[in-house]
Amino acid sequence: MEVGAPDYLAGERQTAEFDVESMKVTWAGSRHALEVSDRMARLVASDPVFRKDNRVMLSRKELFKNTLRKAAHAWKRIVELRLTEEEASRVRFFVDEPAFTDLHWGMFVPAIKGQGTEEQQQKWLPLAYKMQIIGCYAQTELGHGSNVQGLETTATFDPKTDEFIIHSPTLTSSKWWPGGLGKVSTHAVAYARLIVDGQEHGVHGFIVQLRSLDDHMPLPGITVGDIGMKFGSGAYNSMDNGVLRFDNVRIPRDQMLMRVLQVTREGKVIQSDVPRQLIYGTMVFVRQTIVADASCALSRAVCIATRYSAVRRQFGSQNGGPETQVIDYKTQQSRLFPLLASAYAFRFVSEWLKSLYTDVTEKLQRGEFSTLPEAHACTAGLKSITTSATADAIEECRKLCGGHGYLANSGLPELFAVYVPACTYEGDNTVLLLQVARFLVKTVSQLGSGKVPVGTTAYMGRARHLIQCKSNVQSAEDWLNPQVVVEAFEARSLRMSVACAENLAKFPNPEEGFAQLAADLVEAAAAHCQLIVVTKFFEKLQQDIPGKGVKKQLQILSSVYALYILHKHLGDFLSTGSITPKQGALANDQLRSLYSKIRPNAVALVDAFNYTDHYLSSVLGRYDGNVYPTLYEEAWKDPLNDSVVPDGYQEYIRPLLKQQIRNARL
Ligand SMILES: CCCCCCCCCCCCCCCCCCCCCCC/C=C/C(=O)SCCNC(=O)CCNC(=O)[C@H](O)C(C)(C)COP(=O)(O)OP(=O)(O)OC[C@H]1O[C@@H](n2cnc3c(N)ncnc32)[C@H](O)[C@@H]1OP(=O)(O)O
Ligand SMILES: Cc1cc2nc3c(=O)[nH]c(=O)nc-3n(C[C@H](O)[C@H](O)[C@H](O)COP(=O)(O)OP(=O)(O)OC[C@H]3O[C@@H](n4cnc5c(N)ncnc54)[C@H](O)[C@@H]3O)c2cc1C
Repeated sequence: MEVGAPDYLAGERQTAEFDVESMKVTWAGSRHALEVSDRMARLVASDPVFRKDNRVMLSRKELFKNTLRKAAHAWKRIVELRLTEEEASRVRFFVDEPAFTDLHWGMFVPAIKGQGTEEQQQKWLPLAYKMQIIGCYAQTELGHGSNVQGLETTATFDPKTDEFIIHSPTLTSSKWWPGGLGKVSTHAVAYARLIVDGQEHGVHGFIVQLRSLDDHMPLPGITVGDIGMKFGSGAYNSMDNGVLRFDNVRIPRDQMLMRVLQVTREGKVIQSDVPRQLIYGTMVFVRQTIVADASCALSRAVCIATRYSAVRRQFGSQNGGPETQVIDYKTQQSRLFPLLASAYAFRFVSEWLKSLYTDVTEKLQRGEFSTLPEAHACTAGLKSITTSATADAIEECRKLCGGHGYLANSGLPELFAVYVPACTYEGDNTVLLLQVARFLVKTVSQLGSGKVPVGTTAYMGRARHLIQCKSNVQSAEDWLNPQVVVEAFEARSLRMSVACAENLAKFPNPEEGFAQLAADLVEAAAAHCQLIVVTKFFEKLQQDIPGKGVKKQLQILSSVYALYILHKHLGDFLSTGSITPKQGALANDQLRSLYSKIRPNAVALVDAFNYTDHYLSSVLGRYDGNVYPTLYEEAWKDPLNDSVVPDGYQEYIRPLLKQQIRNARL
């Protein structure tokens, strides 16, 4: 906020019962992370190249060129200022524009790191790190996305020349969607079915050069372009999602990523001791980052809706006094505060997921693969539930802002448009929950075998207790006890998984059973993932959390998150007998009382996200709450207001107004 500028939300900030600066540290993860984030936010906000308020007005070509300019400028600044990886990734965050660089750094580099041999990494990574080559992740095809094993592109080994021939045999085998592919990437990690000596060996990644490093023209045999405009204005259209066809393109044998499987000069296929699933490793990495992104997108929408709800007034004026702030309506609170709590919940579960991922990666390096299934289930499941909830929440925040939420300059329409594909990319959310369900059913089926479930399924080891336990909640207060809440969530989750396993056992063919029961399985998987989020939030509170009142606020938010989920899925809790209808009603009573506790802290709780006005790019979410004058000024800046009488008046409006009215009744 400018020094000396009026703060229309000052009153709201004064009622906060906790130290906002300390909460900022907790949200950022550490004092160091906050400092870096703050510095990078200012660096980006103060640089005119990173202006983004005009984005939705630009044509596709202008938008795309501007994104190229921003990416080049960002890279120049990163090199000039010798920014660390952490600082560079914060620059990307605050620049806030999807670009080819996301796929280069987020998928191309990790694919080589995860699936390449030592020699391959030594050859390709230095080039990629200096951006002397730009890469994308070309997996999905026109006819095949979710089903990776169904990809059609082929990579046939030619022992005569020691090359692979990469080919797109059908229209549906055209690569379709990869970001950065359409207009920018010089290289791709392309996924194709490996064929050696007429035998198929599954899908693998191949480094393929697509464009000349001299004039950017596609190399022989490569047809490549952009797939066209996507949902919304601005938004994801800054990205060149592409189409790519290979016509018998030859690449050297050593460009197949060979950590999982090697093809020798003689055409021998050697399976290493690394599991085949590691070929999917890049997706696991990105799914984990997407959970963190969910908390960012959600907190951003909630910040806008909360500040605006405190500014906006409707009805309730007494004796000519001001009307009621809409944030004081219980309905507004019951729609908004669970989303605020969810933002914090997703933040902490993403912290935990990152540590799980780091731990599993270290184990993989040491040749320990036992934790891979859990890492896959957790990343897939949490990616699914957090992105679905966030996409819904952004739309809810738009509605919470009434009519003004529909204006582009509220920031919410573009945020929604840019965010919703997260429910689809990196694995369709339903398909991913089905993966979790497989993992759960397998865990349940092994319960009698003496195999002790560990990690996030450890609670299933107490199946005997959880299948018959009764919640002892007797008052609304009891719902503030994390153990009571967790047990209800565990009972619900276990009982849903066990019911699915029992129903599956009735089918002679397990795959047929899985297909028939898919909708129930998805619900059981979601219940398990919600339990993880609730548990990790409570576990966070076991840590030392410094700062006056910070822990207290987080306790309130953790209870709100858990009880909101319980209320929303009350049917599950009741039908599994995990709680009684009376206990469900008590949970709702507690939730109402928690909303009243959040109310005086709401604006401060969103201030703790520490978002600059540049990042929020929302008139409604301005830090100073000066909404109306800004909305008014902004309206006049619209190109339609460049002239008082619009273009087209002479051709289309005037003739209408001057027409002879022949029908007397009109
Ligand atoms: C202008 C800006 C300027 C800024 C400039 C700044 C520059 C510098 C910046 C630097 C900072 C960088 C910042 C980086 C940002 C990063 C962000 C990244 C952004 C990403 C954007 C997203 C783009 C989208 C990409 C994509 O979508 S890629 C394609 C994704 N596709 C999918 O997800 C497909 C989904 N399908 C599948 O995964 C599989 O098909 C399946 C799992 C559904 C089924 O597979 P399959 O048929 O093989 O398997 P089964 O079901 O039979 O299972 C067999 C067993 O395997 C296990 N399994 C399955 N998957 C996995 C796995 N992944 N890991 C481990 N195990 C797995 C199953 O569980 C089965 O096991 P079982 O046999 O024991 O039962
Ligand atoms: C913005 C964006 C960026 C992308 N970037 C990339 C990229 O960089 N690289 C890349 O390779 N790909 C990329 N993709 C592709 C993305 O990974 C796929 O779109 C995604 O994996 C979903 O696959 P699909 O499109 O085939 O959906 P489909 O699988 O065709 O889904 C259609 C519907 O069928 C349902 N369905 C499918 N299978 C099942 C099943 N077994 N059981 C029940 N229901 C099912 C789904 O739930 C969905 O409702 C991107 C996509 C988008 C939208």
